[in-house]
Amino acid sequence: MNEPLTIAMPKGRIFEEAAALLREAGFKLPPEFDDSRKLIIDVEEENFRFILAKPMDVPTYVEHGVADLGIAGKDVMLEEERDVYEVLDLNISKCYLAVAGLPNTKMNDVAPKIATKYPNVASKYFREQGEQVEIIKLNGSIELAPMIGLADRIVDIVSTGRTLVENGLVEYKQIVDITSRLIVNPVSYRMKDKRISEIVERIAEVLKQKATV
Ligand SMILES: Nc1ncnc2c1ncn2[C@@H]1O[C@H](COP(=O)(O)OP(=O)(O)OP(=O)(O)O)[C@@H](O)[C@H]1O
Ligand SMILES: O=P(O)(O)OC[C@H]1O[C@H](OP(=O)(O)OP(=O)(O)O)[C@H](O)[C@@H]1O
Repeated sequence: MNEPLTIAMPKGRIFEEAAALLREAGFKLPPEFDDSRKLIIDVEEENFRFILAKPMDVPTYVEHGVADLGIAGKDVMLEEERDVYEVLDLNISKCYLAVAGLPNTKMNDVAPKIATKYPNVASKYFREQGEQVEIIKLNGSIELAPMIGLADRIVDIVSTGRTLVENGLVEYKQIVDITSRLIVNPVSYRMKDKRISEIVERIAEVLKQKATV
């Protein structure tokens, strides 16, 4: 048998939706997929190896070729700018990146501070706006930053808007819509094209059916 195809799955909130999509596409994922602390799960009958990674790290595994394929949010793709092919928009984990802050406040005139988990996306956005800002990288609970005076604005994910509302913040600008993507290592794409195309087609077929209902 060929060596297994390795697929990097993001742990966390994308995982469930991504696993459901793969099952809809006919992949036989074992129960341990849903309820285990294992980080490598082999599905021998499909000849797949799944690795369970931190969402922000998925493109790194795929770029380095230790995973042939992966699933990553567009936010992560924009932030990481890794050398991988984005082959399908999976249309799951929908949200958007936005600039938010306390209501009725202006940004500081001199070097306003922007707190974010996405320093590259935020720098690029404000540069394009012609605004000079100081980026403060945080790893979570970004909404805290303007509330306690760490930053003038945040750049963060918004989905339902509940986190902003419950913390008394407002959205100033939507930056970009986000969904999760299927990504492929460029060398794998050439060397394992038959197996990868088959996977892409199976998932694309499910997405097509979903789009028509
Ligand atoms: N509130 C949300 N609603 C829908 N999708 C979201 C939301 N927040 C993030 N996402 C998407 O899900 C992906 C993974 O988010 P998740 O919160 O699981 O991981 P994370 O941000 O790395 O969190 P942690 O650091 O807690 O592991 C993001 O890259 C984004 O594409
Ligand atoms: O618009 P909403 O539906 O409220 O979702 C948006 C929130 O979800 C994400 O946070 P997450 O739950 O991943 O927590 P963390 O980034 O603070 O760890 C994001 O960073 C927002 O805080």
